[in-house]
Order: sequence, then structure tokens, then C-alpha cells
Amino acid sequence: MDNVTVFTHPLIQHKISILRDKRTGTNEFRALIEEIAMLMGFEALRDLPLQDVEVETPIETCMTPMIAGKKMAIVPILRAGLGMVNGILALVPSAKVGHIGLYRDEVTHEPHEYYCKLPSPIEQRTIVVTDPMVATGGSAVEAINFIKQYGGKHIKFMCIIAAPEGLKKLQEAHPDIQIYVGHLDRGLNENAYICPGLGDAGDRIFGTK
Ligand SMILES: O=P(O)(O)OC[C@H]1O[C@H](OP(=O)(O)OP(=O)(O)O)[C@H](O)[C@@H]1O
Ligand SMILES: O=c1cc[nH]c(=O)[nH]1
Ligand SMILES: [Mg+2]
Repeated sequence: MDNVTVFTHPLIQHKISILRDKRTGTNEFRALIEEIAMLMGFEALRDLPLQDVEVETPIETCMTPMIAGKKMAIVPILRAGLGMVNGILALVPSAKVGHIGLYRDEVTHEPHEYYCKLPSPIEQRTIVVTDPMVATGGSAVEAINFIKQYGGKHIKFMCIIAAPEGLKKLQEAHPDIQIYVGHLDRGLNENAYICPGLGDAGDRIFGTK
């Protein structure tokens, strides 16, 4: 599983446990999703390229490393992936943000696309796709299919909770991408919800239902 990182950091695990609690309200839920995305992003972006630039300190002039170029795109899968965007923007404020709209059919659990807008030149950007949940994996696989069709090449995928079957499907469909998972859960129930999971991430972030 070389291309998969499952986080073990206690801060991430602690915050995920609060997310799971059905008594956690919308305000706190939204803030935690953002914080976890930032903590995960810190690790997921550790391979951003650096270049030395000249800086004059109060003492002397030196060559010192800064992120090379500003070509990054964050691409949330709507709606729930939106909740993770600000956490990553806090790390890389200059990143551009694309959007992919997908919803999962409640009966078939198949993903349906309703929107796609990506920043150009997408092929030159490091792309971080966000969605808190990977259940069957259908939405993640489809979103990355779109990004690749539009020319995206350097793709990282971040989710907060994944089911093993969805993660396997994503890895098999897109072995070339880096995948970051906050916690790997037990599996899916008969409605393709993650167990124990946290319920419907989109509804809990936006207070719908
Ligand atoms: O792995 P899958 O089986 O495809 O399920 C995961 C998808 O389901 C949820 O979105 P949902 O369809 O509920 O849309 P929403 O974000 O608008 O609530 C979630 O945010 C993922 O996108
Ligand atoms: O458990 C699940 C499965 C799909 N989407 C969610 O938001 N939660
Ligand atoms: Mg939802």
C-alpha cells in the first residue's frame, strides 16, 4: 500500500472521534473537518518542491528555501469536500480551487455528476482532491476520472474516513495517485454507509436534514 497513508497521529484520531459523536453539532463539526484537513494537509504536502531564493534578513543576505511556483489546485467533491478546503488553504493560501459536483444515488449508490470546473493549466498543477468520506469509492473514482480527462496528472486524494472496500476500489482504479486517509473504518452497511462512520458528512457540515 505504498501510495496510501493512513494517519495515526493522536490529534487526528481524537478529532475524528468527536466527529463520530452524533451529539456533535454543525458548528463544531464544520470546524473539526477543517482542522483535520489542515493536519492531514501538512503531511500530504511534504513533497512540494522548494527552490532557494535570496532574502535579506536584518543581519545579512542569504539563500533560503521557498515553495517553487504556485501551481496547486484544491478540488473538493461537492458538497462535503467543501468542508476541507479552508483547512488546506490555510497552509497554501495561493492555491486555486476547482469544484466537482457529484451526488450518490440513494438507491443504486452510483455517483452522478452535476458540475465540473477546474483551474487551468490543470496539467501543471499539484491537485489535492478532498472528500471526507470514501464509502463504495464510486464518487472518488469518478471524480478522479474527470480530473484525468481534463488533463490532471499530479493527483493526491484526501479523505477523513474510508471503508476498506472503497479504498481498494480507488487504489485499483487509480494506482498512480497518492491517497491520504484519516481513519480506515470497518466496512459498509446495507445502505452503503460507513460503519461506524459519522453518518452523512454533507448533511452534518451544512446542517441539512
Ligand atoms: O464512496 P461513495 O459510495 O461514492 O460515497 C461517498 C460519497 O457520498 C457522500 O456524498 P453525497 O452523495 O452524500 O453528496 P453530498 O456531499 O452532497 O452530501 C460523500 O461526501 C462522498 O462524496
Ligand atoms: O457513510 C457515508 C457514506 C457516504 N457518504 C457519507 O457522507 N457517509
Ligand atoms: Mg451526503
